[in-house]
Amino acid sequence: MAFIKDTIEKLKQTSPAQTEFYQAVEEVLESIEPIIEERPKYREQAIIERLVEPERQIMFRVPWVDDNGQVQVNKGYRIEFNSALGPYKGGLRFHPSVNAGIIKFLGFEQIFKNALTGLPIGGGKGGANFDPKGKSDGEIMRFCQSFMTELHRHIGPNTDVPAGDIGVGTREIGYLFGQYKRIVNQFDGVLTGKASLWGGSHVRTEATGYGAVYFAQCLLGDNDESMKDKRCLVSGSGNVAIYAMEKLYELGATPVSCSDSNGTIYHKNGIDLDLVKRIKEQNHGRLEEYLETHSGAEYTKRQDYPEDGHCVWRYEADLAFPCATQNELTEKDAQALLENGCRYIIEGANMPCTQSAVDLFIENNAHYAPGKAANAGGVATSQLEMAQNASMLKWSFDEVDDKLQRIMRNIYRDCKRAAEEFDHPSNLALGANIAGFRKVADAMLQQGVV
Ligand SMILES: NC(=O)C1=CN([C@@H]2O[C@H](COP(=O)(O)OP(=O)(O)OC[C@H]3O[C@@H](n4cnc5c(N)ncnc54)[C@H](O)[C@@H]3O)[C@@H](O)[C@H]2O)C=CC1
Ligand SMILES: O=C(O)CCC(=O)C(=O)O
Repeated sequence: MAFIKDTIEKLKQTSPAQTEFYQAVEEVLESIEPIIEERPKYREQAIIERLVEPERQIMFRVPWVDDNGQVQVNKGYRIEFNSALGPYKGGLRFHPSVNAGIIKFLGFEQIFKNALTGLPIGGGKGGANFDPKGKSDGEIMRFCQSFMTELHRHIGPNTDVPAGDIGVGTREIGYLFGQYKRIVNQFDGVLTGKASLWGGSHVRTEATGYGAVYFAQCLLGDNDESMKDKRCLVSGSGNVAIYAMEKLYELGATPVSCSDSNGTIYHKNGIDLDLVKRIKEQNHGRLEEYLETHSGAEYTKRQDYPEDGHCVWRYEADLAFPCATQNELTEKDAQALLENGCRYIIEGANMPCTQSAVDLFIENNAHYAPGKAANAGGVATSQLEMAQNASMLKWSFDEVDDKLQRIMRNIYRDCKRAAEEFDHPSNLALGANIAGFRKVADAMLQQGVV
C-alpha cells in the first residue's frame, strides 16, 4: 500500500534517526492494511497520521551528584503517546542506549498492547540514558529523585502512570514515589510496581514473565500440547526472564538458558533459578558468577557470540522466550531455532525479534507470539494495581493471579479471532495488531479530531 510507504517516508523526514520507531510502525501498519481498506473512515479521519504522532513528548535534563561529588547530567524522556483508551500507561527504562527513538518505539507498541488487555489504559513510555550498572544505592536514589523532580509535573493517577522497565524495578519505583509524594504532598496511585507493603499489587513483580508463559500455554493447548517436559531457551536474567523461568518450572517445563549483556549461560540440566535470583535480584551481579556453583554449565562471553546473532538461540529446545531487549533474535538465529526443531517463539521482551526473523517464523508456520500480546501481563497487572489503589483495597495473590490468567486467555482469544477473521488463522502478529488497532482507532473516531 503506497500510503504506508508514504507514512514511513514522512516519519523519516519529520522524526529523523529513529530506526526502532520506524521498525515498530512499519510492522503494525503492514498488518493492519486489510482493516484500513475495509473502513474508509480511518483514512478520512487521518487515524494513522494521528496515531504515529505522540500526543506529547517531554525531554528534560536530569542533573545529579555522584559519590565523588561530581555533577552528572543525563537525558530524561516521557512520551505520552495516545490517551484514547485511558490515562497514558507504560514503563520507564534506565539504560545507556535510551534515546528518543527507542522510547517512541516502546510507547507506540504500548498503545496496542494496552488496548489488547481490554483495560482502560492509553500508551506511554519514558526513561533516561542513565546506566544503573555499577552505581551505588545512594547514586540510584539521587538520580531517581532528580528524574522525578521534573517528571512529577507531567504525571498523575488519572493522567499518566509510569512503571518499571529495563533498569527500573521495585527499588527505583520506591525512590521515584518517595520524591513524588514529597513534592505533591499526596499518596496516590501515580506509579505502579510499588512494593507490596505500601500500595503495590501482589503478582506485579511476576506478572510479565508469568503472563508470557500463560500465553504460551494457550498456544500449546490449541495445538494439543502442554508445557510438561518442554525444554525452553530463555534470554535475559531480569524481571521478565526470572519469572518466566519460575512459571515454566511450576508447569513442568525446563528452562535451560539465560543471559545478561555480558554473556549467556546454558545449563542442560535446567537453570538453577534460586542462584540466578541471588546473583541478579539480591547482588545485582553478573551471570558469569553462576559457574562458581555450577562448573558443568556452559558460559559464552558476548564477544564470542556468532557475528550474525546471539548464541542463546543456537541450542536445541522446544520453545524460545526472548526476554532481554529489542532485536536480540536475528534472522540467522530464527533459522537456527527452526533447524533445531523449535516451533514456539514467545516474546517476553518488546520487539526482541527482528522483522526478518518474524517473517521467517511465519513463513515456516512456527507459532510466533508477538510481545505486544504475550508480555501484556505486566501492564495488565499494573492496571489492577491502579484499580486497587483507587478503591483503597488490596486483593490476595491468588485473586490477582486468577485475573491475570483470565486476561492472558482473553488476549490470546482476541488475537486468534482477528487473525481468523482476516484469513491468516495462525498469524498472531497480524491478529494482535488488528485487534489492538481496532479498539484504539474506534475510540479515536468517537472522540473527534483531537
Ligand atoms: N518489566 C516489565 O514488566 C516488562 C518488561 N518488558 C520488556 O521485557 C524486556 C526485559 O525487561 P525487564 O526484565 O523488565 O528488565 P530488567 O532490567 O529486569 O532485565 C533486563 C535484562 O536484559 C538484559 N539486557 C539488557 N540489555 C541487553 C543487551 N543489550 N544485551 C543483552 N542483554 C541485555 C539485562 O542484562 C537483563 O538481564 C524489555 O524488552 C522490556 O521492555 C515488557 C513488558 C513488561
Ligand atoms: O506496567 C506498566 O505500566 C508498563 C510495563 C511496560 O513497560 C511494558 O509493558 O512494556
